[in-house]
Amino acid sequence: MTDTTPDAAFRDPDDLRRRAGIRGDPDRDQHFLVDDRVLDRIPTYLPEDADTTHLLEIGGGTGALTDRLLAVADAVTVIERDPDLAAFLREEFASEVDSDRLTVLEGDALSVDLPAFSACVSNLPYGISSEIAFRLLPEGRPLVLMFQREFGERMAAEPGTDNYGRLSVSAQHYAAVEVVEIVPPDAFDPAPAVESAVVRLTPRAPDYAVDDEAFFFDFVKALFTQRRKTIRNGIRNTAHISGLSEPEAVVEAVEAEDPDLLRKRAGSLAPETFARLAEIADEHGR
Ligand SMILES: C[S@@+](CC[C@H](N)C(=O)[O-])C[C@H]1O[C@@H](n2cnc3c(N)ncnc32)[C@H](O)[C@@H]1O
Repeated sequence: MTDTTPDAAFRDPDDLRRRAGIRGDPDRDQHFLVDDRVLDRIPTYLPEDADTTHLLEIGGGTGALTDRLLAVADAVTVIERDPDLAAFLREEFASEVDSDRLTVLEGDALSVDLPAFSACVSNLPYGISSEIAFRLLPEGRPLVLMFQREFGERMAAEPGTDNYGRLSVSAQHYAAVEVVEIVPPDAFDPAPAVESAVVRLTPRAPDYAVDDEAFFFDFVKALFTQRRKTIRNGIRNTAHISGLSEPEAVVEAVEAEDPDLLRKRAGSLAPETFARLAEIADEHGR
């Protein structure tokens, strides 16, 4: 009789760690997922219409997630910084490497050339969460990424909530962001100190336009450094961050267009309002 239990087809994460002979080192961002149910669910969070011809995985570890990705993808590229783990992945998945279904790139995911992937599914090294997310987001591909819970919730936060900030506006500029699962520390070995979150980032164009993206991000960053101040004071006090040479002219231009806006605070403004403010600032204050 065929065994239809979902785990039966996949390598056991404890066996993988034993074969690799490597205990995860938290100082090197090594927290291996050992809960099969979480591992089984992660690939299912890809958007339904996601192209799975070439999946990218950042931080392969001992390959428990890689194994699941190979089951849904035509090809997988895994980037792993630890040379021992990269060597183990090549050996453990030798037949997939030989048939070109798996490529193991040994190196730092922040500096290696990324392959042209169709989607990325990863249990990320938390030390590089922000940098790697903002390396991947401009690629415009679906991403399913495990972050520290607080980081994931800040990315997905809506205006007017405590978690809403620069990270929310910047990530949502590229994608619809959803926390799809909270994962407890004991799903990993060694267990991290905090809870984690699986986040789905589905690429889409923002519902506003900005001429100068770099200035938009600097301007948003500047206003959130003064999130408890009014927008009027925020614009005035942060010219050294936003790069504005005429902040007072920007305040006057906003006053003429929408004076109520100047009394609001950064935490309550929707991304499209930041975009409008940035356009006014760009026109009148740079
Ligand atoms: C949180 S573990 C996840 C491992 C595995 N995917 C799993 O779910 O069990 C992160 C992995 O990323 C690797 N890593 C850490 N920093 C890295 C970097 N800058 N670039 C590539 N890999 C990195 C670690 O060696 C570790 O194997």
